[in-house]
Amino acid sequence: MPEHIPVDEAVAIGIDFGTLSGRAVVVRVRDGEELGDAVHEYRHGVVDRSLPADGRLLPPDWALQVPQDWRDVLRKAVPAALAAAGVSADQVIALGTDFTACTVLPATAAGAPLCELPQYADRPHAYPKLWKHHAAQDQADRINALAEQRGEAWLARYGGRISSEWQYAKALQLLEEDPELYAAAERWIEAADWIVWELTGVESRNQCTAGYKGIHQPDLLPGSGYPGRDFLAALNPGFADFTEKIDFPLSPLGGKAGGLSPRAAAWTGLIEGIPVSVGNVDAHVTNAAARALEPGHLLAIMGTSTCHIMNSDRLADVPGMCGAVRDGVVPGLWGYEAGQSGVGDIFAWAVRTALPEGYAREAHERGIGAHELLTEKAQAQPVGAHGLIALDWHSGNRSTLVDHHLSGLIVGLTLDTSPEDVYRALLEATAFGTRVIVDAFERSGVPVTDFTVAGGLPKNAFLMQIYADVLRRPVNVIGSEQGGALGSAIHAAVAAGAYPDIHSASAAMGRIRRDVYLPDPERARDYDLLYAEYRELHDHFGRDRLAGGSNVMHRLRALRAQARTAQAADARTANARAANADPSTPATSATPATTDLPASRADLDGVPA
Ligand SMILES: Nc1ncnc2c1ncn2[C@@H]1O[C@H](COP(=O)(O)OP(=O)(O)O)[C@@H](O)[C@H]1O
Ligand SMILES: O=C(CO)[C@@H](O)[C@@H](O)COP(=O)(O)O
Repeated sequence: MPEHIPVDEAVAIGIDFGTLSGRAVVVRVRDGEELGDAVHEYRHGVVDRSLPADGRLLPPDWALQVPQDWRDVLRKAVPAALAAAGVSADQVIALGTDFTACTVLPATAAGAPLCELPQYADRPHAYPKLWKHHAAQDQADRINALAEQRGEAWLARYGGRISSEWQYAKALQLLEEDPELYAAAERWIEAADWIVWELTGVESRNQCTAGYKGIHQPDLLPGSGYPGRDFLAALNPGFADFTEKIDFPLSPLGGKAGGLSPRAAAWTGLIEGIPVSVGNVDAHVTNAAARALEPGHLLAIMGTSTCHIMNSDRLADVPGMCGAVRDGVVPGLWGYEAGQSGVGDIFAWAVRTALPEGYAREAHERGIGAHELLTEKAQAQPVGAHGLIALDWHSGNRSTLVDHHLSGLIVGLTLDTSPEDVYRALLEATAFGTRVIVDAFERSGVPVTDFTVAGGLPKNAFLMQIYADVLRRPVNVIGSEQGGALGSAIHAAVAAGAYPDIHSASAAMGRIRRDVYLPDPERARDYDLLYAEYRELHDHFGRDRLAGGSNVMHRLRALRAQARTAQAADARTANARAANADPSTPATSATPATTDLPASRADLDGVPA
């Protein structure tokens, strides 16, 4: 830590790059006090309908982002946070970042995103693929099938299936749908590492994304630590050298990646050369902020999606986990990740699609949000009174089924069912989904001793009480509303040498409120009954296809893909006809061309029942 800054005045900045916005927080290094913050919403948000460059439609399940939106967070949110905190740039001892993951982009060897090269701006595959880009399920299925067939030991570290969200599936999709761009991509890099490269001018790779999203398991995979050339070639001969695009020395979490470059100093208003910590993931970095680093302490970071992150001193193969990675959260322990791809997203869907006009008016008149109104109405009823069970798979299932071609379900609808009944059933479904994950850990011999929540959703007290009742456990709550950014600031403080390690920095700067929600025995008993019903539906639609269950969700998705492909082809034909009839008519985005990308093979072929 620089000696010229009095200990009470030293601050670190943490920047949390989320799904829709980036948030910078100025944190006092001595005690973690958050002095000021600022948010910058991404101009393009999630690019999931049409490409910004030319308005062409994207196929279903695509989700892209625009790197300039991330730079804008540095330019706008950092100076605004400093101003809000009332501190000067020379008090800032270090900067740390965290990112959604696996959010991954093709880049040149100099770090330029391919989508920023004019010749590639109209190519969807040139853009960063956001974590919730789910169009590489076909590739994920093939990676899993081959790994299983070859008995690859690493597969069990990923719960027996890697997700279509991860680096390999997304890269294989790039190769197979746009081979020219694949060849042009000298780097396939997580946004978590790319932003650090932008900040420092120094290329680095962090151990967290390499392990969880990049299948880096050095004790199982000799050499680079990544799956070997023969495995990659068996997936697709053109994929044989993929490792060259990702293999780079890994840096430990809490380490210094480099000093702030002159360019980034100009963007942020900070002083050139201050340490920038190694990249990290929004979920994993939060454990330090919540003082949830000890073995068995599971942190659920609940927002658009939920990530479950837990350290353990034990290594076990937990079915359906996202990954177990040595040093993946803090050096010296096994870090486990599990998750639910849709949580807040599902509640948002209910608000978007099932809020009657009268409810919207009431919320407006009372000056409260739709979530608050639906929650208030939903909590008046006893457990089970709505007669519903929902499956929380609107964005697929990341753990424990690892299948993004599953979809949501609500059973028990009648003419009496109200919007708040549906809303409550969806809240409960996400709690049941978390219970499946906690049960999987415990059954595999990885004990869960503490359960803590962080993220945007703990503000919903009723939802938190449902979690306590469904899990039959006390729920602790992080003592910060910006756990990711605080966690990043903690890592920055370690990188600056203010603390010897992440544990001590977390103890001094992190915050947790213990036992905020306690399970109610009666409600817990009633929820056990509903959970049993949830498990039956879960297994029927998600697990037991070969044992009498139903594959209907996959078949519906295949039909959807066929219908949309036909619709897009019709639009293309109509557009071409209009252009031929009147050559002065440009091919407009009123009837935009879709990409020529095929829907996934599984979609087009359909899946046997
Ligand atoms: N009171 C509420 N109850 C339940 N869900 C909510 C509430 N308010 C917002 N949400 C949901 O929370 C999600 C945003 O969570 P947040 O943690 O702020 O974002 P992110 O995950 O992108 O960092 C949205 O999907 C929104 O639908
Ligand atoms: O998957 C991970 C981390 O592994 C998350 O980045 C991803 O779920 C996005 O998180 P948010 O819901 O945007 O907070």
